[in-house]
Order: sequence, then structure tokens, then C-alpha cells
Amino acid sequence: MLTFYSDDHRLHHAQGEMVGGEFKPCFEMPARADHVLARVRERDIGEVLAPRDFGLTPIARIHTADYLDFLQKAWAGWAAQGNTADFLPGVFPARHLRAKRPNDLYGQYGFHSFDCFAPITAGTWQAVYSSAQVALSGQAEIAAGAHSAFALCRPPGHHASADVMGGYCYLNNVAIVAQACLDQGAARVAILDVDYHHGNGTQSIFYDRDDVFVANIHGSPSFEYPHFLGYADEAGAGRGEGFNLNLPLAAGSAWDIWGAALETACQRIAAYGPDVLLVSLGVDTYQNDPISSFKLDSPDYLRMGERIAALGKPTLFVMEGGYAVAEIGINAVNVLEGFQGA
Ligand SMILES: NCCCCCC(=O)NO
Ligand SMILES: [Zn+2]
Repeated sequence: MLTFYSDDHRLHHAQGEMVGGEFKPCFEMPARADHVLARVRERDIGEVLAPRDFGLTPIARIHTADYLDFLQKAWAGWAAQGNTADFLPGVFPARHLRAKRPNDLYGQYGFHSFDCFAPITAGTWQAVYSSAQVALSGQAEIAAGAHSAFALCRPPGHHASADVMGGYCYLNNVAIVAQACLDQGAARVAILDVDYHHGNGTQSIFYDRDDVFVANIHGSPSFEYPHFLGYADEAGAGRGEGFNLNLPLAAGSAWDIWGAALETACQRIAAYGPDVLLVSLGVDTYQNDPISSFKLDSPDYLRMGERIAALGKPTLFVMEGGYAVAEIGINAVNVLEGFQGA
């Protein structure tokens, strides 16, 4: 299986995030990708290739012009005001306010964010642009006939919607790839999001569509981030009714519960009959993950990969979350090895 990876991810490393009322080092750090890459090489998964550059066009098939304009200009505008620290939002068009796009940079940042966990730094745009190119390069490999590929994306993407960032996500890599598959002739694409957190962005992008089936297995929003999307009754809307599946689980869920949810999701994906399967591969479901509360152990990721392989579909794995840095490589690559039948 080929892995696509860009060192550009290193250009995005924010100063910190609010944890327990204190500003602390970011969980979403460059070392995450370093550990996954090292494990890919250690386990000889396959060649590691730099991404091709597919430009802005496929990104603009998912994200709005205003949003992409903001992301590309935000840092320069922030720096031009004499700032050197990371750019962070603080005011959002919450309920009872008016979601009218302001003219000023700070207002626009809040308009295009749903939380304070998508900081903008000098290198953020280049990093997220390259992360999307990594995903698109993986998609091109599948389109060229490969049965599987791994897009080692960083920063992740599944919380980003068409014009709103959050949760360490800016460009929705898996959504950009899904649209590219359809634009190149696929009739049906399935997205299986196994990250601990609900992929609210991915859900919102395809919610009223029947050409992309989205399944999420995640910590219930009744207690877990992103808190405001991911309930089981969210089944899609309009043409998309029945093409969105949420399987929210309780804190402390281990393989017995999680694996059963995976079985449900896989059966729905099989019934949908996609031309291609995209997996939002977050491994923050791991028992020692510092920000999550599921109890999967490393061998469970082998079983996860085996079950996904049994669907028999061309499959692209797109890296999302996972913050137990010492084990992120083992767990992510276990999925790939389980898929390959190691
Ligand atoms: N306190 C912010 C939590 C952001 C979650 C990031 C993630 O892993 N999403 O999948
Ligand atoms: Zn996550």
C-alpha cells in the first residue's frame, strides 16, 4: 500500500490551546505525523511518496470562495496589524446573533469558526493546502487502480465544513477526496469515520446528498466534543435522507461495543454499494488517548482493518486524530496491516 505524505505539515505548529482553563501545548502536534511515518517505514507498509499538486480547484469543490480567501489571507492580515502570536478567534455567530459575514478580519475569523481550536499561524495555509494534496494524491492512486492507499494527512479535516473550521481542522481532506471521486466518474462514495470524535464537518457537507454515504462511530455529543452534532436521529435530509448514519457510544466503550458498531456501519456500507470507500482514520479511540474516553487497545486496530477489508472495496485511509503520540503509529498502521491481512 502506498503512503502519501508531505513535510509541509511541520509548518503548522500552534503555540497552544486552552486545556482545563490553562494555555497548554497543542495535542495536534507535528510529532504525531512523525510517529505514524516512522511506523509505516518500520513495518514496510509500502513506498512513501510526496503529493502531487492538484491546485485549488478540487478544494474549491467543497469549500466556499469566501472561506478559502480568508484562510489564505488571514495570517498576512493579522501580521500586518503588528501581531506575532498565533491568530485565534473569540466571537462567533452563536444562537440569537446574526450570521452576516463581517468586513473585518477578526469578525471573519469568528464567522468561519465554531470553536477556538483552529489557530492560524504563518505556515497554516501551506500546511493545510499540502494536507489536502496528500489526500488527493491518495485518491489519484485509487483512481489509477490501486486497491488501497494511505493519505498521511496533517492537519486533519473531518470537523471542517464548507466554510467553518474547528477542532484542529481547516480543509476537509476526506470530503475533498469524496468529491474528486465523484467528479472522476464514481457514482457512490462511502465515508467511514472511525475517529473518536464525530466528523461534524463531513456530515454537514454531504447531509442532503445520496451520492455520499457517511457513517460515524464516536463519543456521543451528549457528553463529548463537538457537543452539537452527531446524534443517532441525524439520518440525512432531503435526497440525503437515510444516507447519514451516526452511531454515538458511551464513554468507556471498548471493542465489544465499538466492534459491534463497526459491524452495523459496515453492513450499511455494504448495502449502499459504494464504488470506493474512504476511511477517516482517527485513532483517538485508543485507551490511553489523552483527550478521549474509549478503551480500544492496539490489537483492536488490526481487527478494525480486517473488518474494513472484508467490504472488498477500493479503500483510501485518510489520517484524522489520535493524540497518544507514542502509540499513534502502532495503532494507525495496525489498521493498515489488518486491512492488508498481515
Ligand atoms: N478540545 C478540542 C477537541 C478537538 C478534537 C479534535 C479531534 O481529534 N477530532 O477528531
Ligand atoms: Zn478525534
